[in-house]
Amino acid sequence: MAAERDEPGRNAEREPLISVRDLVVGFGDRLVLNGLNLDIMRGEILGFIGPSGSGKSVLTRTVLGLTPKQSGSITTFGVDLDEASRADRRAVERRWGVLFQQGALFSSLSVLQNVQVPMREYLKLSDGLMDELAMLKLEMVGLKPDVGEKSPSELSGGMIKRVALARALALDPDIVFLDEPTSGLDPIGAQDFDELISTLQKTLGLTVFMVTHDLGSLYSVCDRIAALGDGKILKAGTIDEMLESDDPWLKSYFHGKRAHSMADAEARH
Ligand SMILES: Nc1ncnc2c1ncn2[C@@H]1O[C@H](COP(=O)(O)OP(=O)(O)OP(=O)(O)O)[C@@H](O)[C@H]1O
Repeated sequence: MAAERDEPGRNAEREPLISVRDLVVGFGDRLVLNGLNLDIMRGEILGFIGPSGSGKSVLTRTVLGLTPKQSGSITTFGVDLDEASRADRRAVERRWGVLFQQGALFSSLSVLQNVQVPMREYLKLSDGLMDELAMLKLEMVGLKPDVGEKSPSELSGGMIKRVALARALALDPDIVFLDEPTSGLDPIGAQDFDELISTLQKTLGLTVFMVTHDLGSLYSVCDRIAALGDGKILKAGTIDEMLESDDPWLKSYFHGKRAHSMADAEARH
């Protein structure tokens, strides 16, 4: 449905692309998510934070249908995947792209072939057309054409993240899920990657759900931040709203030593 791909920002305030309601997910008798509610709005970059082990990856994987839930509902592009036919589920899957924390490129494939993996799974295109499309995706993430022929082992950490992002963009998704995209990058590499995400969001009208520990990303690119704690959303809002919170974890997260140096750096810009 072409009409669904709006200009960047349009309706960003009002229309949830994904709605999570009363979500409960656990392993054995341990509940990780316990009554979680969250909306991801069209066109926003939503940063998702929380203590280590609080369930950020579990939420992402549950939304993607990779981890089963015990109860609650998840509506993705208006579709409840629990009730969707196989064809409808695949149609929804084609509209999201995922960059997992470990980057996870296939070492036996060239960069170009890695970017083509989702195309081969979901599209029926000639090899020539797929080559052209994959080159276009590499260009979109700021990589030169000659990178296409390289093997992942020849790339720097920052380039691997970019290739993984190009693969996440392979099917022209409406939303990308990024699990700690700047982890392992040096501060300049992380800043460059943040700028790339911001540019792509603006030019493509992408919605971005980004699990992150990176305060720089939260300050510089996220429209909104949601914080996870005790299996629920502790608080969601703009960076300014998060900074005002009285919650002890949020206070130490945003007002601790590390946060102060980040805020000072932002103020100097
Ligand atoms: N498949 C699984 N089986 C059992 N327990 C699991 C499984 N997946 C996750 N968990 C547990 O769920 C909890 C939340 O894990 P999760 O990886 O979502 O945390 P996180 O917030 O993403 O942490 P981090 O910031 O360290 O990446 C952890 O205690 C983890 O051990």
